[in-house]
Parts: sequence; C-alpha cells; structure tokens
Amino acid sequence: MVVVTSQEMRELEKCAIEKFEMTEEILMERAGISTVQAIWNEYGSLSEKNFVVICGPGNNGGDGYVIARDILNYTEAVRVITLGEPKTEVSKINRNRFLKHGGIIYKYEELGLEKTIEMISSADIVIDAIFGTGLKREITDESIANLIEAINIYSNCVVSVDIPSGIDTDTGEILGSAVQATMTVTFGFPKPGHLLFPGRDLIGKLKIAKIGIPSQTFLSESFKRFLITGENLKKPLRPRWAHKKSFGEVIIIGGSKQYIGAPVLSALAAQKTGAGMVKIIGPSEVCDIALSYDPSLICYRMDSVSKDFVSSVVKNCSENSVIVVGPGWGQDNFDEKINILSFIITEIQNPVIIDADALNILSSNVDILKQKEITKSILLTPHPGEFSRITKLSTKEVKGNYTLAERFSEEYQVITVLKDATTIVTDGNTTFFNISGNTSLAKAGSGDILSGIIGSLISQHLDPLEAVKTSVYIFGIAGEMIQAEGFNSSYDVISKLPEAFSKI
Ligand SMILES: NC(=O)C1=CN([C@@H]2O[C@H](COP(=O)(O)OP(=O)(O)OC[C@H]3O[C@@H](n4cnc5c(N)ncnc54)[C@H](OP(=O)(O)O)[C@@H]3O)[C@@H](O)[C@H]2O)[C@@H](O)CC1
Ligand SMILES: Nc1ncnc2c1ncn2[C@@H]1O[C@H](COP(=O)(O)OP(=O)(O)O)[C@@H](O)[C@H]1O
Ligand SMILES: [K+]
Repeated sequence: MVVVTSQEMRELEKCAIEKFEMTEEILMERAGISTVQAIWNEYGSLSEKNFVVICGPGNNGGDGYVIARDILNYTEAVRVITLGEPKTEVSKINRNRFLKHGGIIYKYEELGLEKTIEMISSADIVIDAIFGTGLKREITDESIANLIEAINIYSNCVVSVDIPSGIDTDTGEILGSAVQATMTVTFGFPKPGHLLFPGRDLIGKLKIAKIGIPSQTFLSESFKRFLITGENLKKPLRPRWAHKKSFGEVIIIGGSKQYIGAPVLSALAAQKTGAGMVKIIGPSEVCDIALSYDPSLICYRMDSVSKDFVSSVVKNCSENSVIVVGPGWGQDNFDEKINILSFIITEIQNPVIIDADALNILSSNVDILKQKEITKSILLTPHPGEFSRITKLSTKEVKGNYTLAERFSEEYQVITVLKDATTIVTDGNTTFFNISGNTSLAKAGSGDILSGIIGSLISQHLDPLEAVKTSVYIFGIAGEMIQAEGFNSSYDVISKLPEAFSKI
C-alpha cells in the first residue's frame, strides 16, 4: 500500500484539480462524507447518538463542517465548536452550508474550557477536525493545548479526521500536544505519521477512505514509499527436483565467549525458513551449543579471530551463499574483525548482512562500504542505537527517520533495515514500513533471528529487497503468534516461523 507525505498528498490534490477537473469542494465533500460513513460502519446508526465536532481554522476544520452537516441528515444532536474563522475559502463555504442547514456553532473562545468540557463529556462521539496535514509547527497556544487535553480526558470516543490533531503527518512526532483518537479516518493513503511512533499509538483504528482522487493521478506519480501489508510478498520457490545446494547456504560469522547464543539463534532461524545448508564460523563454545540444538549445522571452530580462517571458509563458497556477520560477535579483537569485515565487503561477491556488533565495528569506518563492487548486495540491519553509531547522530535523531535511512542507503548503495516497533526498509529508492509484530519481539536475540531469516531467504534466490520485506513481515507475524504477548523467549519465536510463513 502506498504511503504519502503531506507534501505528496498536496501534489495529488493539485493534480486531481488541475488535470482531472476535480475541485477542492468535491474532495472536501468526499472526505467529510466518507468519514461519516466510516463512523456509521464502525459504531452503527447515527440517529441515537450525539456528536460534537471541533473545527480548526484550515481545511481539516472544513472537513469537520461537512461532517457536521452530513450528520444532520441523521440527527439534530450535532454541535460544532470552532477555534475561529475558517481561513480557507472552501472551509468558509462549508461552515456557511452547515449554518444554512440549521447547524449550531459555538466559538471555543467564547464558550471557555469548562463549558467545552461539559459538551465533550456528554457527547457520544467527539470529532477531531482541529488540525490535519497542515500542522507543521508546535502547538504553543495554551488554550488549544488545554482543549486537546480536555478531549483526551473527557471524551467517550474520538474520531480524528485525517490524523489526530497534534501529530506531525510526516514524522509521527507530537508537536506539543496531540489528540488520542479511538479511530482515525485518513484520505487516500496512510501517511508516515500514522505508522511511526508516537503517532502510531494515537491513531486508534485506522481507516483509509477514498475521496475521489482519480487513480490515473497516482498511477502517473512515482511513489516511493509503501506499507508492507502481507500482500504480494515474495516467497522462495521449492521445486520438486531441488536439492540442498539449490537453496543455497547461509554462513554466519559471529559469537564470542560472552555471546554464545546469538549466532545459534540466527542459524536456527535460517534453518527454519528454508535454507539448504547453514554454517557457523565461531568459537568452539558457540559450535558446541549450536550442534546440541541442531546436529545438522556445519560449524567451523574459530577460537582466535582470524581473517585468514574466515577467508579459507568463505573464499570458495558457492554463488548461492549468503554471509551474515555480527550476531554475538563482541568487539574484542577489533582490528582483526575490521579486517574480516573489509575482506567480506570488498573481496568476495556474495551478499552480506551486517548485523549487531559488526555494525558497531563498521561504525569506526563506514566508508569501507564505498569500496564494495557496485553489484554486490550489502544489507545493514541496525536498531536505532546501532544506526546512531553508524551515522554519528543521536538515537532520537535516527529513530523512525526514514529520510535519513534513504539518504544513507543511497550514499552507500546498501539496503538499510532500521529495526524498531515500526521497521523501515530502504534501498535509497524505495522504502517500506513494516508494522507487523508486537512486544514479544522486544527481547534480546530477536535481531539475530531476523538476520538469519533474511540470509536464508536471499540464499533461496529472493531479490535482497524482496527478501527483507518478506522477512520483517513474517518475523512480526511469528511474534504475534506467541500466545501471551511478551511471555516468551526470543527463541520461542523461531518455532512460529514456519506457520507465519504459511500465512503469506
Ligand atoms: N490534501 C487533500 O487532498 C485534501 C485534504 N483535505 C483536508 O485538508 C487538511 C489539510 O488542510 P490545511 O492544509 O488547510 O491544514 P490544516 O491541517 O487544516 O491546518 C492548517 C491550519 O492550522 C493552523 N495551524 C497550523 N499549525 C498551528 C499551530 N501549531 N497552532 C495554531 N494553528 C496552527 C494554520 O494556521 P497558519 O499556519 O495559516 O497560521 C492553518 O490555519 C487535511 O488534513 C484534510 O483533512 C480534505 O479536505 C480533502 C482533500
Ligand atoms: N514492540 C515491537 N513491535 C514489533 N517489533 C519489535 C518490537 N520490539 C522489537 N521488535 C523487533 O525485534 C527485533 C529486535 O532486534 P534487535 O534490537 O537487534 O535485538 P537484539 O539486539 O537483541 O538481537 C527487530 O527486528 C525489531 O523490529
Ligand atoms: K484532525
């Protein structure tokens, strides 16, 4: 599903108007009516309910006036509270139409907070049409902040128009204060602010309504951001004639005296997702544990970290081999590990997934990535802490920062998988948001499992970007399959992978 920024949405609107003879009025009418329809679908007949619609000064408020007018068709119990004169023409038109239809408008300024609270708390449904995609600066006005707080405390049910007021449409940030919605009806497409935290937490149930932007408009636009929905995800083929080498191999380089289990998790996840052969290069302790879990793993005991050792194992690997480097690697023997990374990046052609400590080691010299051959696939799977070390920015600055991930991927010609509760996948040209999963995955070892899955799917010939999309999605689904959310070890998620896979 396409995801658009506020700017892209404005461009679509402009294109619909200029090229397809739509008008702002038609689009606003459709936005308002489809919101009322969504409310009906979700909460049933409107005739027995009473509504308060809170309208801001822009077109989000304009939608609010359309909604209020349409509700008058079902009940007279609808009142508008306005934050002031509409500032746009189309919004004014709809304010006037609402009045002409017998609607009642209260000015928030005159009503005061106390009376407003009375109205809000006695309404079955409060409709939040204060700010939409036009909100770009902090809400500093204390009376608006008080109103938002009152909505959050006193409403029985809140439907936000387009996006809960106070959320930055493009980042999901709260600009001062924001409405907590029960349901949000957005127009055309989801926006990043619906998908990224904290915005994602405030939208309630998300409905996407078509408002009449002609499909030719968006087909002709080149969209570059998408939400992973589980549809059209690629799965490796398993032809009847295939043998183990047809599926390729995953070679995991990792583990240390301190972190013995991480590469084992990665290896087991690769096994469970279809890899033909899984190898581990790591200390003896790691190999012993790995073999006790799965005797079919192939282990190379590397008790002292050595580039030559790694080279002897991987230099003759088949073209179907994929290397995962980093799970549980630690940062001891730093210089030799940098040598290994450099060797894997520059001297062999196979795809490489750089994960966990390998990312921390790489952050000392990210430019090694620029020495790779143009056709070689390199994937980086950082969580925000790791991405912060790589980009030399704060964790706050990198969290959910899809444009940063895009720029990074473009500059270094790599696929970046910025892992979080909402995961961002990008190759610099196209970006995907993944929202499957839950806190059953917020566990040590989860990332190791994910890198094993990605390695496995690439080794089975999926295009790397497609492999990542499928991996992050099914990993999330596997997490959701844990019966009591969070009452699990990351290890438990591995056994859910086959069933999660069968769902796509
Ligand atoms: N695109 C489409 O296809 C369609 C879009 N539609 C609808 O239009 C909505 C976007 O409308 P929009 O652009 O008028 O902006 P909106 O969100 O109403 O807010 C802007 C107003 O708020 C004010 N303001 C801003 N920040 C503020 C602050 N911190 N504190 C106080 N005030 C602040 C700002 O004031 P100003 O900056 O001008 O001083 C301005 O007056 C969109 O979300 C959707 O609902 C539909 O009708 C159908 C088709
Ligand atoms: N609340 C959550 N919802 C969905 N996925 C989550 C959540 N928390 C963590 N995850 C996923 O779990 C994985 C954690 O990876 P990472 O932080 O690298 O773990 P570790 O370093 O312990 O192996 C990532 O894929 C992330 O997207
Ligand atoms: K809103």
